[in-house]
Amino acid sequence: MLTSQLVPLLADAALIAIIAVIVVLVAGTTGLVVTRQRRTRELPAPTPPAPLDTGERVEPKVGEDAEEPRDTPTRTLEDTELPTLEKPESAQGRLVRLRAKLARSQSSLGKGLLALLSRDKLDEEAWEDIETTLITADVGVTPTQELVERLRTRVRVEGVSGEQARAILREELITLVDPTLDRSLKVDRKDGKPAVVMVVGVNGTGKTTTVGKLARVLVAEDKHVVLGAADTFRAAAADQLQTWGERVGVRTVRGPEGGDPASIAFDAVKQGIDESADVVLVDTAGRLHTKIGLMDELGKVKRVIEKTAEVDEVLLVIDATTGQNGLTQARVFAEVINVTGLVLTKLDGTAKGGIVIAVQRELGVPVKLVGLGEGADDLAPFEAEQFVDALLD
Ligand SMILES: Nc1nc2c(ncn2[C@@H]2O[C@H](COP(=O)(O)OP(=O)(O)OP(=O)(O)O)[C@@H](O)[C@H]2O)c(=O)[nH]1
Repeated sequence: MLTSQLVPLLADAALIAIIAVIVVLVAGTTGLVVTRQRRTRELPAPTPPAPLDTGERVEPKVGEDAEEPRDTPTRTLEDTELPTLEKPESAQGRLVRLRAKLARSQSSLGKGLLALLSRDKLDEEAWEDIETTLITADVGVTPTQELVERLRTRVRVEGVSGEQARAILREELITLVDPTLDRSLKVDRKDGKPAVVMVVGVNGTGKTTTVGKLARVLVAEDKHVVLGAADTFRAAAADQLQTWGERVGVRTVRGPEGGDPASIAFDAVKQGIDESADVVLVDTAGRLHTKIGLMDELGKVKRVIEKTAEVDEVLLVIDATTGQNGLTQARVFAEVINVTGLVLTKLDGTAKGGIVIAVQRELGVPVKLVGLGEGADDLAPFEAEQFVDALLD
């Protein structure tokens, strides 16, 4: 009886004990987990190791760690720009285009003369008007008087109709511009050395631009050109020249700002010799403070070049828009250095094309090149007949 009452009691006690053990175990485990979780949260965040200065490339971040995307697309092989050299315009193409440009700028001179000559009655007043038109176009007093005299004689002897007037005027203008002058540029190698061309003139006339444009003319003729930036007076001149050169793959020899122009000219010619170039073009500074200063500088540059090679051309650049003032300045240059050719720039900016006649007469040197705009290929060889035809177009 006792046994039968005791057994269920014992069974209950055992069950309670088992439950108690389970509760303690579960509570213990939970506590452990919570503690561990708490500990884990309390651990300081791992700091990324500082990049070692080993010279190795730091890897870019990826995934959610990636940085903000860049606005600009990543450069690919396709859009990587390689320096492409420009192909300068050929002599033929340039002459046709520039003749039209010249005709546009000078049409008032040609048309004015033709209108006057085609008058029914060529009286004294008409001849005076012709004279005024020529002088206004900077032809110069003496050449104007000569031209008017010849025209008067021919009109009297031959009589004139509209077409004849044009033919007579054309012939007389060509005679005045003088097609017999040698206008070729000496730009060929000689005695195993490059030709050397010095470009001189007052600042602002367009020397640096002319050197750059001339380099293009020569490159279009397959010549190997080296440029010498001996204009160390104007800080930006060397950069300007180098940019011109780079566009057509031509090397520019330059020195420190304010450096000695003669030593740069010397280095440029030496470089030209080393590279077996056809021609070295030397840009110079055009300071016209005093005649003595100018003579000293240009004379020194020329003398120093001549230690290694002959100077084949000295081109004097004249701004056509400066008229008589430009002529006076040109005279000073011609007195200090032996000028072999003239470059008339900015003819596009003036209707006074007569300056071609005046400047040749004045200096006894042929115009060899004309500048007809700021465009890279706006420089053309000068030809008497083409010039006159453009005037009368
Ligand atoms: N319209 C026109 N502008 C020209 C021509 N030639 C040169 N120029 C402009 O004239 C300005 C002066 O040219 P530069 O070549 O810097 O003159 P620079 O003689 O070298 O001047 P410095 O270096 O100061 O001695 C520039 O703005 C040229 O673009 C031309 O034929 N027509």
